[in-house]
Amino acid sequence: MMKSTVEVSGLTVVRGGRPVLTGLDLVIGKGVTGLLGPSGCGKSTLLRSIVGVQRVDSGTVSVLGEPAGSAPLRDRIGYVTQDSSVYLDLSVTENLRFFARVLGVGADEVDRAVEAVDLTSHRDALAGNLSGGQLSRVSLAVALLGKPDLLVLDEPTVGLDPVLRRDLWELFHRIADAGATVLVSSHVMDEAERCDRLLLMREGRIIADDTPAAIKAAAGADDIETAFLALVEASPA
Ligand SMILES: Nc1ncnc2c1ncn2[C@@H]1O[C@H](COP(=O)(O)OP(=O)(O)OP(=O)(O)O)[C@@H](O)[C@H]1O
Repeated sequence: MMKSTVEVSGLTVVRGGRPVLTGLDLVIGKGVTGLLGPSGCGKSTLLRSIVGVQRVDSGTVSVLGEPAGSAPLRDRIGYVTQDSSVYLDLSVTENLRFFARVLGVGADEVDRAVEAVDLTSHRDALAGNLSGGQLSRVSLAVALLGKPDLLVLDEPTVGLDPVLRRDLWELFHRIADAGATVLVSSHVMDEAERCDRLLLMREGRIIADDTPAAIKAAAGADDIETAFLALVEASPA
């Protein structure tokens, strides 16, 4: 049985006077869950609501049995956005030591996090000299400090080449295998196959919530992109 990590009920969020999420209900359990949908459909807004940094207009979001954004969750959630918070003039280890101090996490966690993202050989390199993929892994290492139970990653593979994307997805699965719930957003449909479970989103609504295989089977499609288009055709405008 999947034990749920995130429970969202009747979530409505209005941004800039427009409804972005409208009465969303969903449950997320362990493993790697992908949140897929076109640009602007509300993925970041949903992730922000789960992390507890989004003003919510109605509905409830609970994480690990606590209200999203509440104090007990502060060090149980790792959150990586597209805006890197890494200091480019510090080395990989210096960045992690800094964030470990801010988070009140032991220095021994730094080595573990660097190892988890496979950057041990670059630990003394300046962040500013790293490749895009390596830099994403530094952000991920920061999020892994303190062993979060929930890792929320907003489009972590944007702009990366296929090999780096594959490596990162393998890493997400290793993190999930170690017991964390991993929630990853993407607007690239071909990343769908890499998820244990998929949430397909369109215009602020979840239009499918199942395993990739089940979503394809239900839509009679060979790939998720075709399934997504079939679901869009079938859903009320
Ligand atoms: N700060 C803001 N103020 C007003 N509207 C916003 C703000 N941020 C986002 N929006 C609007 O909310 C909607 C959803 O945005 P969101 O960033 O959640 O989408 P997304 O699916 O994550 O998109 P992308 O894949 O491009 O990151 C968009 O129509 C966007 O224009």
